Parts: sequence; C-alpha cells; structure tokens
Amino acid sequence: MLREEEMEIAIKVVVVGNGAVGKSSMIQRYCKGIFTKDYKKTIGVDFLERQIEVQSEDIRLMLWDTAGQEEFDAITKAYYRGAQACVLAFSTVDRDSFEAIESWKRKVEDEVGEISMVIVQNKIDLIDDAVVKNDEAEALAKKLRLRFYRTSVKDNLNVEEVFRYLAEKYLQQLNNEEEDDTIACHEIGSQLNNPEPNNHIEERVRDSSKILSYSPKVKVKSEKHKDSKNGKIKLTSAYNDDGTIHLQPSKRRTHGKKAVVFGKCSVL
Ligand SMILES: Nc1nc2c(ncn2[C@@H]2O[C@H](COP(=O)(O)OP(=O)(O)OP(=O)(O)O)[C@@H](O)[C@H]2O)c(=O)[nH]1
Repeated sequence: MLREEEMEIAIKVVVVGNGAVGKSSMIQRYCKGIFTKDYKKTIGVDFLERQIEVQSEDIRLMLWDTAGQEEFDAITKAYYRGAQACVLAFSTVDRDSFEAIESWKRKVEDEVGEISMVIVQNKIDLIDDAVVKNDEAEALAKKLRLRFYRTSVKDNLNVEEVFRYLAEKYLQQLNNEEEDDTIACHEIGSQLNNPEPNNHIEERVRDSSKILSYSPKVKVKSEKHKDSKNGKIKLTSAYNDDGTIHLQPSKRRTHGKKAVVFGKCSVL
C-alpha cells in the first residue's frame, strides 16, 4: 500500500479569458519570473509548469495558457479536459473582458464540469484608467461564489497568491476525498467479516485495491508529454476515465526528505 507521503500531486490549471487580458504574461511571470511588454497572441494553447510546496506537500502546477481569441475556441476547448482548476481572467481596462467572464466559466464547465475556479482582475496597475468598478467586480465574484483577486502581472502583485489558493483548495478537496475513502475501506472490511457469499462484496473488494492505492476511482492511465528540452517523453500524470484525478506515486519522495524545488519550470 502506498503511503500518502509517497504521492506526488499534479494539478492541471487552465487560464482562460478574452485576448490580451494578460494570461500568457501571468503564467510567464509565475513560472519564469519575467514580464514582457510585447503582446504576442497565443495560438491555440501553451503550457508551463512550476513546483511548489503547500502544507508540506509537493505540488506540481501545470499551467495551460489558452488563446483568448474566439477563433481558437474549437482548439482550446479540447485542452480544458482533465483540468482540476481554472483562472477566469479579465483586464481592468477592457470592459468586454469583464463581461465575458460568465461565458468563459460556462465554456470550461461544459467541458469539465464544476472545478475550483478563481476570478482575476489583471492590470490593476492601470487602475486610473479602469473601466470596471470595484463593486461590480466584487458583485460578480459574489454571485458566482468565487474567490476574487486583483493582480498586476507587470508589478508582480498577487500572482503567487492566485495559484497558491488554487493549490490549497485542491489539496483540501483531496483530503476530503481521502476521508471518504477511509470510510469506504471500513465498510468493505466489515462486509468481509460477513460469512454469507456475496458477489457484490467480491466486486467491491476488487475495487478496493484502487481505494488502498489512495484514490478509489483512479485507473492509472498515464499521459505522456514530449519534453521539448531534451526530447524525452515525460510521464506526467494519472487520469481516471473522465480525466479528473492526477495522482502518481513518486520515487523522488520516498526518503523522508523532500526535494522541494521552488520556481522550477519546464516548457513542454
Ligand atoms: N500594464 C499591464 N500590462 C499587462 C499586464 N499583464 C499583461 N500586460 C500586457 O498586456 C498585453 C497582453 O498580454 P498577454 O499575456 O499576451 O495576453 P493574453 O491574455 O495571453 O492574450 P491572448 O494570447 O490573445 O489570449 C501584453 O502587452 C502584456 O505586456 C499588467 O499587469 N499590467
């Protein structure tokens, strides 16, 4: 049986919102620590990752940068699959981008159902030219029942907080699921003590191997990504049938000591 400490947790986060609100900049800032003034619109999708430590857990955040332009909708939608968290971004100086937030939320939920989300108002450094009032933005967040952050990727304000919040929220969900699994294991245990033959029990015991390996619904199907740095195929995660759970035993974490890597990035 794998101990909890031997798991590596990877979270797929999609960053969505209208074109030019600062999605690529946000991901670049977070993963590479840089900001560029030039605007190069994203064609399709892009991907960066960073490892952080949250509550003594190593978390790998896989950040998917999707094109904001509608013309790419058909491509980007496919990449929402398997996401566990989402950033809905709009810009302080772009009214349309604010009004599009609900529709972005729907687009993502149509593909992946309900996942953790956060609303981000970027370019807060341009507050003097704001076209969205503070209370409007707060009201939207309240209505959608989502945490709301104001960021300036340019000034590196609040970017870390956004992703940390999503990681913490996901960990919390995992812990809740783990509690449910423990209850399920107890149930199976008590049924095994029942001498009556029962096909259902047999079926559930077969399933319980999955429970014992931490998550009840995970069928370990690995996804391979090509690492463009060294050309090697990298195993990144385990998906279940609907692509929602990403847990993978990691040999890197077995000796008590954790190799915590802050700000590690790789372009895939
Ligand atoms: N002033 C200011 N400009 C920003 C900020 N974040 C991004 N920008 C600028 O906004 C422009 C658009 O940023 P991108 O990150 O390319 O926008 P995007 O949302 O990825 O755009 P698409 O790829 O078309 O979806 C660039 O010129 C950035 O330099 C910010 O916090 N403040």
